[in-house]
Amino acid sequence: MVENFSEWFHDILEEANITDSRYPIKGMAIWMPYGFKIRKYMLEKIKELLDKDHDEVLFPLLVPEAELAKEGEHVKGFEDEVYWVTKGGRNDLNEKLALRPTSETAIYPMYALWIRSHIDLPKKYYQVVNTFRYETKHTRPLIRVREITTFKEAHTAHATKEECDEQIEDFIEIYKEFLDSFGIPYLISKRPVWDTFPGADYTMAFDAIMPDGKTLQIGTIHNLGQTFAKTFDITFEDKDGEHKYVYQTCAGLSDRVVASIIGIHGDEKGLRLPPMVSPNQITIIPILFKKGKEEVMAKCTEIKEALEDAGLRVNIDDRDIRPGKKFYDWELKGTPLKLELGPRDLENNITIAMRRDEGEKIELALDDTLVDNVKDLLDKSYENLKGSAWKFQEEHVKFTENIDEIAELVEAGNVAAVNWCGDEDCGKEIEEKTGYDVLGIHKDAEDGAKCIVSGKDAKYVALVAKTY
Ligand SMILES: Nc1ncnc2c1ncn2[C@@H]1O[C@H](COS(=O)(=O)NC(=O)[C@@H](N)CS)[C@@H](O)[C@H]1O
Ligand SMILES: [Mg+2]
Repeated sequence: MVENFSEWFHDILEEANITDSRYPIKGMAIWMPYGFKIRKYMLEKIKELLDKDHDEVLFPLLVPEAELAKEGEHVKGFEDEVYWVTKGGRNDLNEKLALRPTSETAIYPMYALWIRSHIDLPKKYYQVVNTFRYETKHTRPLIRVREITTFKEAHTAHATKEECDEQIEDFIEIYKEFLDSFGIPYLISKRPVWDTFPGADYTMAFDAIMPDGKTLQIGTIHNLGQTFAKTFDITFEDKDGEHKYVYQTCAGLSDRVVASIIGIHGDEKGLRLPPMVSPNQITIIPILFKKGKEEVMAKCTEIKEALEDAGLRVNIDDRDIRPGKKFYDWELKGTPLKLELGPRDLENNITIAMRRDEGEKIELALDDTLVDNVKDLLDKSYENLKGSAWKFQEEHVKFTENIDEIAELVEAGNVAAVNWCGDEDCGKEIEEKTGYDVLGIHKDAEDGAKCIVSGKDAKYVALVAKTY
């Protein structure tokens, strides 16, 4: 368990120029240049996956109170978290406007307008926007913010329940592929009824275990059934001429994905970035002396261009500072691969390569094998980060039959797995007795398994954790 992960996390955001939380509004921060690039590459990936069968749109930020208030469960779930706009200039607005906490109530009145017939279905829109939630729990940069700056929300509407349920499976596969591309491990569970998204039939959640053993909900997929369709009157004329309500899903993720990449792959020296999101995939570090400086720089530029021609992101750190400081800086910033080049390496026509994920030095020939060798080292770096992250997760999910052991396991930085009959009062009792959260149903229980609370036949294995 990493000592004081929280302090490490806050420090690294500042030192590696990810975000700056000194903005004068609690829970709001600035994306700084280096962090902004990581966020950009992360978003490129989710858009690439969604664009296969969704369309990207952009809705207004403000939601009329009347719309937000329409879905009883939903508004109850958000009424303590909504920011309101009540004035325009010096005039009081005749209707309060909400800053979207999420966009169901902005989008679905328009779905009711746009969806008329089965030929308008399935409707699959997503947007990447900022949403606002007046979080009263302890705010943390990227993890629990009041302006969720990187809120990807997808909203689908379907003619049939089957197609809607299939969409849930599609989103689960999309989120797996998305998180796999950064080597982020995940625990998938069906949230308990009492922790289901307001207005949804059920919620599937992706949780990641952070180095301190606490889990972070990094993505959620909700089966909305027909609840919002009935509230917002989203109907369509089916092939048989009948008017029916659509079935809906929505799926969200946020800045927390960046938090998980930083937290899970980082080490005591700083970031270790998977190549997919690293602003620089290779940092070339010239060792410059007065003598031969031009030749070394010329060679570095040649290498940079060859690697860029192969589609890689490369930077040369030619600052006039001592090499040790350069190595320190790029280890902090997590560039997956460093190439060192001094006058002697130039003579021997080699460069010294060093992966960030593990520090061995490898000599690479400066010839037409360089690009493939570099790509191979980047792949190995990604596989190693992914492998060790999954290994950490597997080692930190511990099964127990004894409710009193849960605290010991969780306090030691684990997620506990327990048999559960599925009854709400048993689930609630686990939370009350331990003070931790039931993440939800992770898989079916073995035959003959007994509920950890009631001793009745267990239906499921549930996960119990300390959460962010
Ligand atoms: N205060 C917050 N700060 C950072 N991320 C958050 C915050 N609140 C929620 N999230 C992230 O946003 C995701 C989606 O939020 S949600 O409430 O679960 N679901 C929705 O809002 C649905 N409308 C999905 S489109 C969550 O899974 C979580 O990863
Ligand atoms: Mg919340």
